[in-house]
Amino acid sequence: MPPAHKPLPAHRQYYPSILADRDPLAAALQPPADESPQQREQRLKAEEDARKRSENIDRMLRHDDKRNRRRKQVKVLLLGQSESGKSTTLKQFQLLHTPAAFHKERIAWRFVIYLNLVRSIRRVLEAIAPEDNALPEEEEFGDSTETASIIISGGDRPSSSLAGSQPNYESYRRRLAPLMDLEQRLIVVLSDPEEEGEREATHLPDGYGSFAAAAALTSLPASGSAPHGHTPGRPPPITIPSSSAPGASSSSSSSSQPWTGPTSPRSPTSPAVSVVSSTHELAVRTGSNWKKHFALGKIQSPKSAHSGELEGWWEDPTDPVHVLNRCAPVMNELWRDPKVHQRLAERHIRLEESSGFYLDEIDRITAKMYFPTDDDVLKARLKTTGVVEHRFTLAKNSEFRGVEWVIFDVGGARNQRQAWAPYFDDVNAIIFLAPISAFDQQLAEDPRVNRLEDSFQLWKSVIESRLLAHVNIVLFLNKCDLLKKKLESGVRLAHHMPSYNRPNDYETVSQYFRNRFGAMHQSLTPNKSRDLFIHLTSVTDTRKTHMIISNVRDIILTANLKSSSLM
Ligand SMILES: Nc1nc2c(ncn2[C@@H]2O[C@H](COP(=O)(O)OP(=O)(O)OP(=O)(O)O)[C@@H](O)[C@H]2O)c(=O)[nH]1
Ligand SMILES: [Mg+2]
Repeated sequence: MPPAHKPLPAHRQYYPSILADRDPLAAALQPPADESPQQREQRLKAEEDARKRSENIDRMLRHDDKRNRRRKQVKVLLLGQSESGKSTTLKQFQLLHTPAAFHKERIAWRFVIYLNLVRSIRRVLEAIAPEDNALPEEEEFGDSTETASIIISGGDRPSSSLAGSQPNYESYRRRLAPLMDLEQRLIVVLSDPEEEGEREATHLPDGYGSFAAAAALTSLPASGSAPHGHTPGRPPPITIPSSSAPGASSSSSSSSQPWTGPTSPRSPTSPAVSVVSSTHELAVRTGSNWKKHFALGKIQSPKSAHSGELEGWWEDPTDPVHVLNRCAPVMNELWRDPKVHQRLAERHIRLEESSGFYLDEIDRITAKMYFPTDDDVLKARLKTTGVVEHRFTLAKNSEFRGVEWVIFDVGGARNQRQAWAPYFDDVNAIIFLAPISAFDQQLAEDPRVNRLEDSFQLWKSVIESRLLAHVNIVLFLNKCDLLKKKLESGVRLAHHMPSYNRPNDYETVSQYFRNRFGAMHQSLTPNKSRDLFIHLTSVTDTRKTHMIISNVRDIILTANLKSSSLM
């Protein structure tokens, strides 16, 4: 009979009897029945050490596993100034890799497209408004947004010379007034009622409703506030940072602010700066579920059994399509009026280059059963604020099957750029977009700065960065379609870039830009072995863009995955 105080056999403390009975390994590992207290203590210590070693190994395995998973993920950052085409490039990636999701979302863009159209109409009205007809702010149609889309390449507004050939502004204004109410309604519709703090997914903050802002756009700041050499009334000249002198600063101090830090506050006393602000543009907030909300919540019409998409909105008498549809004849009349075009030409305003340009397709867009096409969605303009993330996994038939591709689309406006830096740490590649058609345009955030100049400065910051020295870089010289049209219409690059003394045709100019951006990289990068991939792009052109992004994607994946021998 065993003594009453005999402790439970040690192995019972570690192996459930059922396991010890059935599992030969467990049975073999049982301590001897006659184990002494000293032996037991040693054994327990050995077991404790083994447990710690095992936990360490587990931790290392988990870490390796994480690292492996990380390696199979490629992160790409889209960078570039506002309106350079980043979100459009992201949409092209979505269209190429997740077409079903892209198509499902098309309907959600309908209101954005309507809003883009209404704003284009408003810009035409603003452009044809006689100077002495300018109304007080509250009676007007709002500020002129998307300033960067309006090209003002010289001079003041024409005045008496147009007498007799003026378009009938008052008549157009009166007949198109319902559109201006609609604009407000669309903004409300696109706002997100679920997010109380910031109610608007799209917004026209300070200055909205100010026609004076539009007037201010055509009158640049007084010479005292302009960079040297800048003639008021004309976009500032472009200065390319010298590729032979790394670190040389630009002649335009206003565009050389650091890109990794917060935007320097601008002087509140500068009227041109405070009035002409990027915040006047239609924007979408990161994380806003406006698409979902719009698609599911705003339309009460029945779902089409056939397509599964929402249809039948035209049966709702409050749907914006009705106002648009009724105003379509007047919109067409306005856009086809030769006097209007004369006026736009005299003011050097090329609306056809504007973001979200739909004026040539008024009938189609305002049709009651209008359903946005892929191209419509690609053209739709919604400014990005914050950072938008999109993921897709490469298909089974791809050489890189299973690899997750993560793209970050950032806001490119100056007050958005401080959000870029946190993404530099573990990004594998950057696609940098520089809209080279913008050589005669001003930055919306600061009309003293030429847009191409701003792109050069941003580009310089990216390629010089030591933090990004080992990141693959792809450069899209974008908006080539617009560059071609602009040069063909007689706009001269030399007029805006005095150092340019070559022919003004598209081939020569685009090649020149390619060389300049390339030379800057070659001389300024801290990583001389880095290959730079440059593409002349028009990212709204789906066929060509898909070819380019497939190619770019494979280059980036090869560089990042094959080298890590995980594929
Ligand atoms: N014609 C033409 N339009 C373009 C091209 N690329 C972009 N766009 C248009 O330009 C506008 C601005 O493009 P976005 O992609 O929204 O610009 P972004 O860089 O995302 O701008 P932010 O969000 O403000 O940083 C959109 O209406 C696009 O459809 C192009 O190559 N050609
Ligand atoms: Mg964007």
